[in-house]
Amino acid sequence: MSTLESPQRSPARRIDGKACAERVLAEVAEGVRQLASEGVTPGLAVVLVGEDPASQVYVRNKVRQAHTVGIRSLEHRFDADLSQAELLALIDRLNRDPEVSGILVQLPLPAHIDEQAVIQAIVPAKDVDGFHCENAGALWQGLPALIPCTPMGCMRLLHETCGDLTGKHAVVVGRSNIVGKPMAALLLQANCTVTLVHSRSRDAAAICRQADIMVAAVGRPGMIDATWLKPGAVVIDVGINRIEETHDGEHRTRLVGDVDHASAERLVAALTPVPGGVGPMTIACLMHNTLIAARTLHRRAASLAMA
Ligand SMILES: NC(=O)C1=CN([C@@H]2O[C@H](COP(=O)(O)OP(=O)(O)OC[C@H]3O[C@@H](n4cnc5c(N)ncnc54)[C@H](OP(=O)(O)O)[C@@H]3O)[C@@H](O)[C@H]2O)C=CC1
Ligand SMILES: Nc1nc(=O)c2c([nH]1)NC[C@@H]1CN(c3ccc(C(=O)N[C@@H](CCC(=O)O)C(=O)O)cc3)C=[N+]21
Ligand SMILES: [Mg+2]
Repeated sequence: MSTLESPQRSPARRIDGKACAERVLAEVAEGVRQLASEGVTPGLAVVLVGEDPASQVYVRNKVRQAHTVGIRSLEHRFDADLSQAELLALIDRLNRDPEVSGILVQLPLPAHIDEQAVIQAIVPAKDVDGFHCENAGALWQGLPALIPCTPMGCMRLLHETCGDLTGKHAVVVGRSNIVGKPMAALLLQANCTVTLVHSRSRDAAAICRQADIMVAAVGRPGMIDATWLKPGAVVIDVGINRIEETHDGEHRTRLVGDVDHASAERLVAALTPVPGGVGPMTIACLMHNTLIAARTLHRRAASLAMA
């Protein structure tokens, strides 16, 4: 085939999130061993309200991963009719429990519970999701903070793929408090020029075609195809969408991202797969945050004891 008529780009590098997550987990395990020598075991409390099957899978994965790196982890599971007052009472207990270094309340919560009220009730030092206003504000001001796990994982993948990000135009599609906004803050801190695209943006595809770095966090299967991408871009697909499919007469569900991989692959330089991309990094970074929280709480208690 003529290379002039059909410029054959080499297929995109597949960014291996699973392998990178293993490296992060190995670092965390080493940190946990060091802390153990000071007599401290990090503890992670995971709170799940309701029966959402996907949430159950994630929560189980989180608890299992915690144990593999030496973090003590306890799952607190409730029926969907748990009251907000009961949930806040649990948070209060976990806030005071010296064995608990990190608290994660799985989102979304049932509609009768005010998610913000619950998130803001978590003591910021144990907010391993980095969703509390104090951590979110500290992140934007460049102060020490617990950083949301998914954006942290994306940054690690970007640094391993691109090295220095200075001067690159990064476009983030999605502006949620848990992915899009903190992602933008981290990219800005890494000296990118940052654009946030959302459902009210005009000419979203044209803006995205200018991106050296594209982070897709929308929740729409395959929305971002080759017509949204610049040749040679580095693409991080945060989307986790479960789609129903009939294949050879067999009905099943499949996990896909927000990027249309079949069309993007021939155009871009590197791309994270779904599954096996950002998902495993999110869990690894949660373990990292739990270690950091345990260490910070321990040092704080030790310096109070000295005073
Ligand atoms: N891999 C992982 O570890 C994680 C994956 N996820 C996945 O990432 C995706 C995003 O999650 P999350 O941020 O919580 O989702 P939200 O639903 O909270 O936010 C989605 C964002 O996408 C924007 N959006 C929706 N439609 C369009 C459109 N047509 N064009 C441009 N922007 C649009 C919305 O805009 P607006 O604000 O205007 O409504 C919103 O800002 C989901 O698939 C989720 O499952 C989430 C967390 C972790
Ligand atoms: N308080 C809170 N914190 C969160 O961090 C949080 C949350 N609530 N609610 C839901 C979203 C989603 N999320 C994922 C984590 C791991 C995978 C993951 O490990 N995915 C695997 C596949 C898992 C599978 O097969 O289903 C992968 O992409 O390879 C996916 C999604 C965390 N979230
Ligand atoms: Mg809700």
